[in-house]
Amino acid sequence: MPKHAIEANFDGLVGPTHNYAGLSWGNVASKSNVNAESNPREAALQGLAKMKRLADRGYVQGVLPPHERPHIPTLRQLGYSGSDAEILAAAAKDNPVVLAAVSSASCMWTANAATVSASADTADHRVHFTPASLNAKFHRSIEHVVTGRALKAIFSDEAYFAHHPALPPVSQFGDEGAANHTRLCAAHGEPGVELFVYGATAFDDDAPAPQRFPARQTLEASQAIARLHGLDDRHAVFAQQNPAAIDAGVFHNDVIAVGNGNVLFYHEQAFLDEARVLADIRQRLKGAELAPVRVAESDVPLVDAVASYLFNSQLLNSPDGMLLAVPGECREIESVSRYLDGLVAGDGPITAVEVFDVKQSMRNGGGPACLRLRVALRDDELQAMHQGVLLTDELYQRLTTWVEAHYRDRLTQADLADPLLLQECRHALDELTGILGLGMIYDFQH
Ligand SMILES: N=C(N)NCCC[C@H](NC(=O)CCC(=O)O)C(=O)O
Repeated sequence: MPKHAIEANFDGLVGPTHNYAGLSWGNVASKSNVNAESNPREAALQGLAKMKRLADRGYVQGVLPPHERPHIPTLRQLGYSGSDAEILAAAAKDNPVVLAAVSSASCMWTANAATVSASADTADHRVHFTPASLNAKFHRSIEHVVTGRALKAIFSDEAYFAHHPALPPVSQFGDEGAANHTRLCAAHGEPGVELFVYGATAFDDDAPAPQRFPARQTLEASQAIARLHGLDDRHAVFAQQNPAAIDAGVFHNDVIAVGNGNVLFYHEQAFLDEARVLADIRQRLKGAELAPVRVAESDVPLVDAVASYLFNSQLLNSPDGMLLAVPGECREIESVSRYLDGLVAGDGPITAVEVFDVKQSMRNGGGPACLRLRVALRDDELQAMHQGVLLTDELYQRLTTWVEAHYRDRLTQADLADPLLLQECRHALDELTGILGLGMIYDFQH
């Protein structure tokens, strides 16, 4: 069996309804930018520019499509009836927050699309996918159906790929996908250790938990995913996130830690029991020594880590070490910028830093790492997946033209009730499924 593998990154293409609705309690940026005017076109182009730059450097880059928004079937489920325009008008009048929720372009943050386990780790040696239930937030809880369809359309060959439905839709099984999951390994094709980070234990009232903000991921959910994916104790580590960090605005683990290969880059306040996390990984990691890159509070205060999204960076193999792809905000905060200069000047595993402008997404709490879903793929698995979503120069050009043709450059909360916006979205997405060759994955296409 061929062992060579790469890590493919699947970025969420930002949808035409990208807006700032303040929907995510516990996510500082989302709350502080509520009602700001958004620019969906710029958001989508910023995302595409990030994908293109990484693809140009030789990284395998894929695209996941946005979802149909506003989602009329959800409004019907909530009792609204009549024509689409009547439904939008009624919801805007008596429930603008619900209208905003069903209009959110939040599926762009594909780190929350699913948890993916590499075939080198799973019992049946297939790549396993479980869409995240995301039930901590209503606007995100409606994503998993279409996410599941898209993933099945892209990774359809059952000889290589296994798909599971999302976990039960209750908070005890709250699951936020890959944002709380990192894989450590000697090389992408080698057996690795999958680190599941959870915020609380659902069925133990006495276990430590944050006091202010919600813990979105539970231990029980993480354990269920590991079982479904066929990860035994040699391949899975469960670690609790520091509740104080959640209360400081770290709503997902990928806001305070990121791993790649044998490197774990994290803030000293990331885990409840740091020594244990490192020991558990070390005990299981084969063929490589764990290389922790620990950032001290005295170098980067937690509040600066949250404001800059330093840890929401992509950590990628590069010819001479590892590249950290950081959001532009990291150069605007002095402690972080100074830390990054020292990091690359030192002799650690992270040898380069590159800045990416994803400001439109950042204002909703989504950095470079939120925008991508990682899938480790052996060469034969990469061949077996649907090729139409892999970014080439041609696809980049087509998607850029598509965005420029269909997206507005300003959107306010009031615009969400505009029936024309719904029509524009459906028209754009119908064309997109053709461009990406995905088949009919949207409700409006049935
Ligand atoms: N860290 C990772 N992996 N993902 C970031 C997700 C950001 C997203 N923001 C939002 O959903 C805000 C939407 C609004 O307020 O309009 C969330 O909180 O779930």
